[in-house]
Amino acid sequence: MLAVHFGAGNIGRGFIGNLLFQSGYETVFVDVNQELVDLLNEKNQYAVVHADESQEELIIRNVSAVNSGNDPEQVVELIAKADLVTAAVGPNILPFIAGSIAEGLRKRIEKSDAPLNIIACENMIGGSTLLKEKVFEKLEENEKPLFESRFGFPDAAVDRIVPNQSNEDKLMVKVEPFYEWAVDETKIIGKRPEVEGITYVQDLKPYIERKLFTVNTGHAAAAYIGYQAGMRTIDEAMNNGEIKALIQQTLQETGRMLVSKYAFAPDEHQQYIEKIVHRFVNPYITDEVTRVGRSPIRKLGPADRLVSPAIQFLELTGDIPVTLTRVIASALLYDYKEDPEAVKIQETIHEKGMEQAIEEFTGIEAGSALSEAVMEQYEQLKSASMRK
Ligand SMILES: NC(=O)c1ccc[n+]([C@@H]2O[C@H](COP(=O)([O-])OP(=O)(O)OC[C@H]3O[C@@H](n4cnc5c(N)ncnc54)[C@H](O)[C@@H]3O)[C@@H](O)[C@H]2O)c1
Ligand SMILES: O=P(O)(O)OC[C@@H](O)[C@@H](O)[C@H](O)[C@H](O)CO
Repeated sequence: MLAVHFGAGNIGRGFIGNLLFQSGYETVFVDVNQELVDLLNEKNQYAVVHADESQEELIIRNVSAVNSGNDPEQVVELIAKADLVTAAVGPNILPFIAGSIAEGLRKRIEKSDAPLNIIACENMIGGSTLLKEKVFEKLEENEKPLFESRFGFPDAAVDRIVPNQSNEDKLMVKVEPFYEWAVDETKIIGKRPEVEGITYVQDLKPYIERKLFTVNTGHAAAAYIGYQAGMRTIDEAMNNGEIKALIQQTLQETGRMLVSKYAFAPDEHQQYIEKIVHRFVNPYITDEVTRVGRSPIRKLGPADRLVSPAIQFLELTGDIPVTLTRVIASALLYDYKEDPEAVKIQETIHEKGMEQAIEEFTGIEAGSALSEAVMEQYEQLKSASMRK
């Protein structure tokens, strides 16, 4: 069985590649990082190490790689014969891989009538659906019905903390032992890919919202609040009592919304929160706040981990989610110079003012109660940081 996976980065090697190997696939990674591609082709294997007291090491074999920048034809050939296509490149990169996927699927139709599923494993709602939209933009109108009937783009929720790596062995990935991969079974075409570790679900929405608005909201809160406090890593931030309490309050707000929306058992959801907070303080992982806070424009988007739960909380309860608005304000204060999205936010605030910047990045209407609450938190945080 052949799997083609776009993105040989942290989650690509540390999670998806790991499960594909354990399920009997040969995996070809598609990436644009020549050093990674060369190393994968030289070694044809890499190590995944569990970040816990066991330090258990798994060797992932039957892997190779292609640089899609240098060898797009090979990518097309691979998709034409693959049994599964997956991706973990980041939501902003999905449009850039759509062209070669469309070409590969065209080629596949010429050769056989075998169906194929393409699963985007990104931290967003509707990642595969977005990829499908971008692939379909590359098609002629008359091609679309056959593509619709033959190729599935099931959405997914993936969870495993894989920090940036600084190992001497450049292919090795240290990962937390925990993982979860839920895939929308209703959008599968043909036989469902049997991958050890995938949980097929009939309704993905509760899974993806629970994951994104707990793991990723809490993580982003720790990153942005931690950054403001001068912390370098997530566990450093979480080891500060005041910050930890803020993260817990944030997760109580998203939890109240999720429990009410999806009728989750409150006790079970509380246990889920506690497990996640525990994952954030894993002493075997060094996860920089600048990785977790990366791409703040994406994270401040109306459908993402900060603004969507804040809006839903307000709609559901009629109350302003005080801690979530504080986290949104912290994200707007995030001024890490190496992150182009952080730089853009600071420029926009400088040029257009806070109220306009909030509307532009979050979709929260200027003059609304939520916008005013974010502005108030922003002013408080700013004057507190000036007093330091
Ligand atoms: N790291 C985690 O803890 C984690 C967990 C769950 C989900 N995710 C999601 O997985 C995705 C990837 O995250 P990551 O942490 O692995 O990032 P990463 O930067 O480590 O990996 C991304 C990889 O994509 C490659 N890439 C960039 N442009 C490409 C292109 N045009 N074609 C092919 N490859 C390309 C990069 O070279 C890199 O190797 C993101 O959407 C992220 O939200 C990450
Ligand atoms: O990957 P991002 O930038 O969407 O979010 C950063 C982290 O919160 C994220 O990568 C987590 O580590 C991961 O989602 C855990 O499952």
